Amino acid sequence: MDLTFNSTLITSLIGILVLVGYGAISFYLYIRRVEKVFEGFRTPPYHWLLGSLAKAKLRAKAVNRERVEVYETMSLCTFEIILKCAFSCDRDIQKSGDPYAETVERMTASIFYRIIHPYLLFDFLYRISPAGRQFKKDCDFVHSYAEEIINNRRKALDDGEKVGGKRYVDFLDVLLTARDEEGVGLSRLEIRNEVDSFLSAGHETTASTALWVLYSLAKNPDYQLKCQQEVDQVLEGRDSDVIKWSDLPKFEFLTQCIKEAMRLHGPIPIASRDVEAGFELGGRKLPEGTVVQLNMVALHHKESVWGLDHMEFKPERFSPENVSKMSPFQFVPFSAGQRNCIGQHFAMNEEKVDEVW
Ligand code: HEM
Repeated sequence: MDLTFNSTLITSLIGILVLVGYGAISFYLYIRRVEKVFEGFRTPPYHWLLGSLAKAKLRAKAVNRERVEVYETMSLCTFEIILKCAFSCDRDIQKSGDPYAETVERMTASIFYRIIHPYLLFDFLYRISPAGRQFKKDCDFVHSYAEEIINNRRKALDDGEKVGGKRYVDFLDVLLTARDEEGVGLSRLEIRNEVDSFLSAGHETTASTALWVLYSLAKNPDYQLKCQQEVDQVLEGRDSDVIKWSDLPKFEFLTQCIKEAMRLHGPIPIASRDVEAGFELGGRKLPEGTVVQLNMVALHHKESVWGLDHMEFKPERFSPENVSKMSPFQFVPFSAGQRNCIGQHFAMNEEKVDEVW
């Protein structure tokens, strides 16, 4: 009797050990596989040092029909644009480089790194891990970068520079001079948080979109030609090929291409919302405190919404005629509702230009 009991116990223990071992090895192999995917992200090379020749380099690569990684080039470009437009900050980033864009890229990768290493979800372990310490260092750098921009402007205003005097009134002016009904302005931290959001939300997204538009047009030379013809038509008869602000709405087909590239490769795949007051959705109860993830990338690829050719690049989907038949929530790369993207019109215009004068 005892012997049977012991052998059953031993067999069960061995079974459990085998299962746990199998689970641990599978989990380890899975993590290694996922890590491989993110390998390139974790230590992005310091390519920004090469920024000065970005355009010339892209052209040279195109002539030689070589493959080229466009992201770093676009990221420096869009970062320079947001600094100039939102903060009137003139920095020749494409020429001399800047560590900010790269730090944000590393921080984004670090978030995914943490997600795929479940033990790092414990704050204590994350804080003492090399990844957590690097993240903290990067956060401090990003904050100090924003503070420097704010301090420089404050100083300029204290020294007598008038808001909207020589410069246009920009986003930072609005933040620094905003007052509520009681005359109270935003705190230092509130201003820094807004500057942080604009700096990070306003350049990676636009860089990523621009590179997918370039990719999509490169894969579809007929559409590329059509875009070129549209630009040529707008510039016809002019001495200069500088695109003016008033030209931008004329690029209708280019806008359709940008939207189609965003449908297929939107830079923000999901958005999250906390349910503050419970409600019912499609027969399901969503209690207060639920976190709802809006899967925009799935919606934009859904066959039942976009048809059998849903994975093909077809800018005509966004022709005025087709758009008039679409649901307002069918295409939401900038999210929707009260907290949708504040920079969406700026972004759509930015996608059509590569310099700001
Ligand atoms: C193609 C480019 C862009 C895309 C696809 C994009 C997408 C988005 C999305 C999906 C959200 C909502 C996130 C959520 O619902 O949780 C958002 C929020 C936001 N975006 Fe953009 N964005 C782009 C460009 C920009 C630019 C250029 C700026 C700044 C000039 C900007 C500033 C912001 C800010 C400040 C928020 C937060 C708004 C809030 O919470 O009320 N974005 N963006």
